[in-house]
Amino acid sequence: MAKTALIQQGLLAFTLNSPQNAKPFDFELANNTKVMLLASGVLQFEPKESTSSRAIVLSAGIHGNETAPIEFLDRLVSDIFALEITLDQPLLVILGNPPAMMEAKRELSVNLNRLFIGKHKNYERCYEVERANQLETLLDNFYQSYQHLPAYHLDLHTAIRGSKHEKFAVYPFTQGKPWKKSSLALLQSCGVDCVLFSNEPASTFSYHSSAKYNAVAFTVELGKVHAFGQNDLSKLDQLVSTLQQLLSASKLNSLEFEANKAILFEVSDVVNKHQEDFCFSFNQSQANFTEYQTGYELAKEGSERVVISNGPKAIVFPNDKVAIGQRAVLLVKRMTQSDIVQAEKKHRLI
Ligand SMILES: O=C(O)CCC(=O)N[C@@H](CCC(=O)O)C(=O)O
Ligand SMILES: [Zn+2]
Repeated sequence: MAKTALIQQGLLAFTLNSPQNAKPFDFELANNTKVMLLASGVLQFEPKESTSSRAIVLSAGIHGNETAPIEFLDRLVSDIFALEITLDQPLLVILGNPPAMMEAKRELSVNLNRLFIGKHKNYERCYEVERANQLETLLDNFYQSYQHLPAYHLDLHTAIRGSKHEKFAVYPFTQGKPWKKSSLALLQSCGVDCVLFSNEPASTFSYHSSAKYNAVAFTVELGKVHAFGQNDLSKLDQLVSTLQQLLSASKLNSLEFEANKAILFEVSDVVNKHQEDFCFSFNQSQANFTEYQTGYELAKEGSERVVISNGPKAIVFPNDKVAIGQRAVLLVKRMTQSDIVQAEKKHRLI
């Protein structure tokens, strides 16, 4: 029976047995929580008592080879099945790209995390295009059925290379709305002190939730990519305890933003690749947040040069192998403590 197989195997193994076109089914746990398998790798939980105060989405493996967050969500789901985690809030769990997980690849044909807010409509049909369409529909249905509740979405990833700040989050572009200290406090409680404030719209999963549903939504980077079974999940203990609070407590009052611990960056430049010969001047194994000074020639493409201005600036997610038209690197500028105070004074950070 599908229910027994799901509970015994766990979400990850069950999903990988049928990475596409799983048949939907539902059942109830002993504590009356309703569990619904909506599609391969997509599980919705509905607690019986309707004292909910937020609707939560947790996703991982939007890039298939990002195994630590996938294993983390797999364990979280097993703990919910075993009634070890109390669930008082509706929850949607998404394992994003199961066929790419099977091949230990970041993508099969295109980068799934560039296809949201409807961008998949501009691409030729392939697995990721269909999956983006399906995930948008399931996410939209979930948020719409809980539209009276504040929405939360943590899209969990791991980075290709090492990083001077092991865990960090991308705060989606807010379209002029202030950044929230309560959101930064939530991240700090998860063990994520380093945050990048985006400077423009994107077609990522977290931006979709933020822009369309005003969700407290982030892309969260939890360390470096490793193979399945090679991750030290004890590094995510703070994330576990904060998620337990998010999934159960009605109020999150205990979370406080600690400005002196925060490592905040503003994205100053999004450098896109326009030509096949785009290449960086530095070695791509450079850690995320490596800084370069004004005047440094970062990359070249045809006869054009990308040179650092108003430095120093740090690099994040450099990748010259991306498809033409996509982001090759983010340049970020560290906010000083006095920048943070100014942002508070000007109500950019509230
Ligand atoms: O390590 C890398 O170069 C990529 C890690 C990754 O997948 N990052 C996300 C960030 C999404 C965002 O900007 O919100 C991505 O590139 O999709
Ligand atoms: Zn990723």
